[in-house]
Amino acid sequence: MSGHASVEERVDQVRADVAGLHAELVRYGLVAWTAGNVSGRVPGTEFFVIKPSGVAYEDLTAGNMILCTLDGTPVPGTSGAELASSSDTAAHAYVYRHMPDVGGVVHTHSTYATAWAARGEPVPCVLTAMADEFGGEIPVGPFAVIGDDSIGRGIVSTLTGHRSRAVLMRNHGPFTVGRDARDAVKAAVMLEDVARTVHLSRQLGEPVPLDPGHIDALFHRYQNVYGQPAAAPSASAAEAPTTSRSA
Ligand SMILES: O=C(CO)[C@@H](O)[C@@H](O)COP(=O)(O)O
Repeated sequence: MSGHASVEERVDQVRADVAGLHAELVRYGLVAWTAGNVSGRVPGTEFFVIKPSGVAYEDLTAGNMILCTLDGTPVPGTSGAELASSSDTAAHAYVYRHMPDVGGVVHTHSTYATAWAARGEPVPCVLTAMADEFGGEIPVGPFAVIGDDSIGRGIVSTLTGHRSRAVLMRNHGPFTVGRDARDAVKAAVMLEDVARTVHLSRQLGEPVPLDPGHIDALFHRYQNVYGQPAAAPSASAAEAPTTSRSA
């Protein structure tokens, strides 16, 4: 999104992104019925966008996404404000207030990650894919009852200073964060993948932990080298080749 976009344009873009990303939760098998939610911070503003509570994913649109202030209050008179916002609005809002670098938050009850959460056991870092994406184990956050700042407080206290973008809230399920909503959805997808693999590995024996030095090297490579170079800010697809990188 151009740095010169108006607030209204930024809001509209995040509404469209967040609405569309809920389909990715379904596509990757991370949710049953409506048991998951995505939100995105509107860059350069005190707002974020989150889905309405309990609405079928196929019925989600940019127009029924809910624009909220960072205390989790829907902005009166804006599109979707007449709907009840996600059950986890307070948790997402708390994360945005206390983790300024976070631009997106996702919550699911994806099967294998939630099975680890039910045991209150961190997923050990035994795969290069975990080192790449999470820089180590997937930590467990405290049990917290939904509806106030408790879950958000548990997410922030667990992830602050931690390389992981995913936390397993005990007896509940995963929350993930990212630089934007798409990055947070990616973390949720990759979390479920590694949670399943490590679970299966443990059925056959004891997985072998990775060396911390190797974890650091893998995380640095993946976060800074992996993928295609990002398009130069002024370049268009038809113009000069790209120069910098993005994940
Ligand atoms: O986990 C819970 C409820 O315990 C919620 O996050 C989940 O059901 C999704 O609720 P919303 O549809 O976002 O209100």
